[in-house]
Amino acid sequence: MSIKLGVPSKGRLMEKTFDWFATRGVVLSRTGSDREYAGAVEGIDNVDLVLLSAGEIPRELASGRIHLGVTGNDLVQEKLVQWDQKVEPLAGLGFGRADLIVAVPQCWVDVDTLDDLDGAAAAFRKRHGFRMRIATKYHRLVRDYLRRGGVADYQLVDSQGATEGTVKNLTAEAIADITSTGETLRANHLKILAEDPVLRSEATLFRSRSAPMAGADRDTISELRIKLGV
Ligand SMILES: Nc1ncnc2c1ncn2[C@@H]1O[C@H](COP(=O)(O)OP(=O)(O)OP(=O)(O)O)[C@@H](O)[C@H]1O
Ligand SMILES: O=P(O)(O)OC[C@H]1O[C@H](OP(=O)(O)OP(=O)(O)O)[C@H](O)[C@@H]1O
Repeated sequence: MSIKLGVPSKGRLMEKTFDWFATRGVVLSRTGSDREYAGAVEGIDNVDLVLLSAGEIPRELASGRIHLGVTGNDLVQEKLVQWDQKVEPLAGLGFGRADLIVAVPQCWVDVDTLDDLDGAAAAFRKRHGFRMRIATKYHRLVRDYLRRGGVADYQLVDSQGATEGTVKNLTAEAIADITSTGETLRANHLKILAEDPVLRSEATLFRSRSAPMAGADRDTISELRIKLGV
């Protein structure tokens, strides 16, 4: 038997994940051609590498198809209901840091807080006859955050990418998205509300609470955790 370790298959998270493991003596690599999603693990026996989209890793952990997985905690908390019953965070990896924030047009000079947003949303509905649209792909996290913040008169519209562009394109009045440098927000004339972000995210190593394990697999996970120091 072997345990399955899921890591992002491309982009910023993949390279940094490989570096993080290599520093701790576990060498992960992609094998085959550039386009083939196959991988290898050196430095420990009985661990299989599974290359997956960062967005799919939460579901694979929850279903127990992988034992360990690296992805952003934003994706885990958005995609898994009662996430902490399904996965256990073992360690923040110190990269892939980003804040999930709510932003409005810079020209909305009277809107700086969630309270202001609630007022603006009510006025918007009165004036336009429909609810203010907030574009996001983080539906669950944003809905909870706005409810706790007392914002009522809005609707979420789905945006799976280029979310900051929805305001300019007139498909939304405000957005909720991940930001790290803030450049995309500034380039699109948006400003972040004053409160704490919806969530602060970083790449995190998670353990599935449901992946089936024989005794030897438990030993492999213990050995790996000792090597990684988590
Ligand atoms: N500047 C950033 N923009 C977007 N995501 C970021 C940024 N910084 C860190 N992240 C994190 O990276 C993760 C998303 O990674 P990535 O964009 O590779 O995933 P994805 O778009 O779901 O990938 P895929 O298209 O393969 O599903 C999230 O956890 C997110 O918080
Ligand atoms: O604060 P910044 O450093 O400017 O980064 C934030 C941007 O990066 C991400 O987009 P990504 O590149 O993943 O594209 P997408 O959202 O269109 O998928 C995110 O959705 C923001 O648009």
